[in-house]
Amino acid sequence: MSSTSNIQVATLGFPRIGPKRELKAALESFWSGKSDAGALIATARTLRSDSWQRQASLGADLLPVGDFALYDQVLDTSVLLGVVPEGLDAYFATARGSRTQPAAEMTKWFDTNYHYIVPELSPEQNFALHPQGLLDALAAAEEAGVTPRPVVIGPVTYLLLAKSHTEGFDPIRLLDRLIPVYQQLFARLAEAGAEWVQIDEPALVLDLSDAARTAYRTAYAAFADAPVKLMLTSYFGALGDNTDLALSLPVAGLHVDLVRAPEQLDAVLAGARADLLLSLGVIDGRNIWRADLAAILNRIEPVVAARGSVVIAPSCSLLHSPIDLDRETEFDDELRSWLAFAVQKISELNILARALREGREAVAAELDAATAALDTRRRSPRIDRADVRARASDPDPALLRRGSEFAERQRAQRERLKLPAFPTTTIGSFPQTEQVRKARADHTAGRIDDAAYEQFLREETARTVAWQEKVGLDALVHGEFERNDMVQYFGEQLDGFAFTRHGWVQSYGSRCVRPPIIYGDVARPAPMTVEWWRYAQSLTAKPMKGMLTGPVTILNWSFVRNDQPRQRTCRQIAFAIRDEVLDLEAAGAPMIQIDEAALREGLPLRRSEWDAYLEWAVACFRIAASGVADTTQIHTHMCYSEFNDIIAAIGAMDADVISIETARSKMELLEAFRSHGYPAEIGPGVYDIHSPRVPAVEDMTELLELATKRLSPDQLWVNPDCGLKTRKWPEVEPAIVAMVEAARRLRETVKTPAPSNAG
Ligand SMILES: CN1c2c(nc(N)[nH]c2=O)NC[C@@H]1CNc1ccc(C(=O)N[C@@H](CCC(=O)N[C@@H](CCC(=O)N[C@@H](CCC(=O)O)C(=O)O)C(=O)O)C(=O)O)cc1
Ligand SMILES: N[C@@H](CCS)C(=O)O
Ligand SMILES: [Zn+2]
Repeated sequence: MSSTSNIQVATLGFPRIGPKRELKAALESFWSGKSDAGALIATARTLRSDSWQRQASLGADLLPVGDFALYDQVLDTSVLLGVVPEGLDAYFATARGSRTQPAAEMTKWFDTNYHYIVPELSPEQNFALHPQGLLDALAAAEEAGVTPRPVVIGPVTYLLLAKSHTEGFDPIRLLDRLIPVYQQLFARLAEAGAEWVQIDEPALVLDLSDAARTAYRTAYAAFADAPVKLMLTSYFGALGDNTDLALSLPVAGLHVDLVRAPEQLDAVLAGARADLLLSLGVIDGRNIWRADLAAILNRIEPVVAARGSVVIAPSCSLLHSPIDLDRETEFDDELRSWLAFAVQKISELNILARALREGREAVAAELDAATAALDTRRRSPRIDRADVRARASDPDPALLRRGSEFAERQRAQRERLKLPAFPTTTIGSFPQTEQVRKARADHTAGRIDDAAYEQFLREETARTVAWQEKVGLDALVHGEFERNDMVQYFGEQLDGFAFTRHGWVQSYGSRCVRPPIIYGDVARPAPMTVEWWRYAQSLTAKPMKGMLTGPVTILNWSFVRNDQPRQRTCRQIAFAIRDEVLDLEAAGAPMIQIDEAALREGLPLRRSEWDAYLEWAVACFRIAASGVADTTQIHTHMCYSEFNDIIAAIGAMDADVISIETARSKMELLEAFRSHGYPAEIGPGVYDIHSPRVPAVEDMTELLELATKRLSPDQLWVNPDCGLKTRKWPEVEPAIVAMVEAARRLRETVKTPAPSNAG
């Protein structure tokens, strides 16, 4: 390449949880009072500095500073801008709630499985810069000897992600008050030695209103004289119709996601000012496949030749990747050769950078190895299952339909189940206590044998079933004690999946998941949940729900193969779940819940792509659910259910009962069900399980009364927002007792029109 070219590697952000989830341990220890703030901060600083050193040693030139949040980077931005007071108490009270304060709303970060704390802004909101945290981080990075590039969330994305409880007030109107705070911030960062600032504006890949577009122009015009260079950073998709807007902004650099949207490179090149530094997001920050380095070079060598300097980077922050493939000692060599986690992705960027700086010959062996791995993956017999492909390729439309319409099924189910009005239930999991996790870890490590582990799980299940009966719940669950996670558990039992031992990815706060890796055609070699259901039902005469994770959720919360369309993989999973549903029914399950917690999250960021997604996602759910008789009640569950816009698709899933998250948003969501004339039964969550706060009976009756104003009382179920796995028994017990009491009071005060509902 040209000797005048300047190639730099940036990472945009790195996982902060730590290679051994050290941050999780430190946070949970602090929250439980076992250690103090000093210990937490010390652990966080060590992790942050180790992470910089590691990224630098792998070849990253520009190190992110400010991405290392203790809980969430959006919450950090709220502190930076004076929306949330400084200090750990206020920080964690906002994130998690406290005795005196409910937790702030939490929702999905774009279409990822990461959750951010939603800034809540009133029309009177004032902002004030509190840069100390960021300046301290910058000083620490300089001390660590790396080249820091502070990362901040840009003002427009911040305001677009915020919400206001004042009806009709759009937080974007606060922009004028926010601009000076960012200007002060840039000045402080420049004073502290920063040359570049990475300003994350992922909202640039969304459909933007005119107000948002104007906001971009106004804000970035005001930043034109900033004493730092701004790397305007878009990710998670194409700039699309915002390309001209983004290119018109007076910034020094622009980062584009060329993994999700490789096609946008041409338009960006065509419109980019000669002096705009392009940052090319060429390595997938959100999936774990080893990259096709030669193909990437084919694409970007001409860019370097034409423009001289570029930054190369992952498509988005590496926050969404597991940290280090080398820790997965149980993978076979072939599978390992197909993969790259965060650490390996930085090495890939380094190989690309060396090829661009010194020519491909300098890294010939590395490029050959990448190509060879790709070839073995393409040709591997282990990814191909002809029987699976044949079954899932073109399903008979009859497989997608229940035998009767909802009204008829409802009659049949009411007759069979004889539930009271406002039936009470829970979403599935009960606390995954330390003992439960320890028993599983002991079993995995061989410290206890299969029989001892199984006996332990049976006792937990039996105790939980008895407790549910005692407190008067109507539809029971077995508690999910045998499951490490609602997706991983199924991934471990399905063919075509691999799972990691250490591949943790932060989901929210200290909570992590280990997404399974779907590398091949998916099949179910044997029933997965039937024996646990059978055992749990044997303990009670009340209906026991079969409990499954749905195909779309398994897909969205896994690392999905990138060699075929997602919907094809999803359909294969749907057939596997269908077989499980039918086996549960054959075993006698009167209710089967198929969780589709991630259906909404998988919605494409652009509306123009919604219909296509919803069509195949709903079809996959229906493949999974539709094989059963009218008398078998199909439940589904969705948390973080921002689905006002997709309510028709929710209806089209044709579930008999849906439980949804509504507690934090005060039943707002039910308006969509009401106005759409949603016919089936609904359990709007009355207890926010993401907060340790125990709700009072009155909190829940208030929510239920709001619900009865929007829905017909005979449609309503009473349940928490989501599963109880993250809670502790001392929180769950009073909360569920209060919830059952709230339902009892409702039965006294509200008449249900359906006589068949009385049992
Ligand atoms: C409902 N949600 C889920 C999402 N995504 C999923 N894939 N799953 C979900 O449930 N997305 C949206 C929300 C996010 N919510 C949550 C809620 C709770 C968690 C959570 O609790 N995560 C746990 C890890 C769960 C797990 O896999 N546990 C395993 C492993 C336990 C473990 O840590 N083992 C240690 C060894 C321990 C020892 O030796 O003592 C180890 O492997 O190192 C299990 O139970 O077996 C968490 O701890 O963060 C996540 C998302
Ligand atoms: N059945 C699962 C759903 C979580 S979204 C649970 O209860 O944990
Ligand atoms: Zn849930």
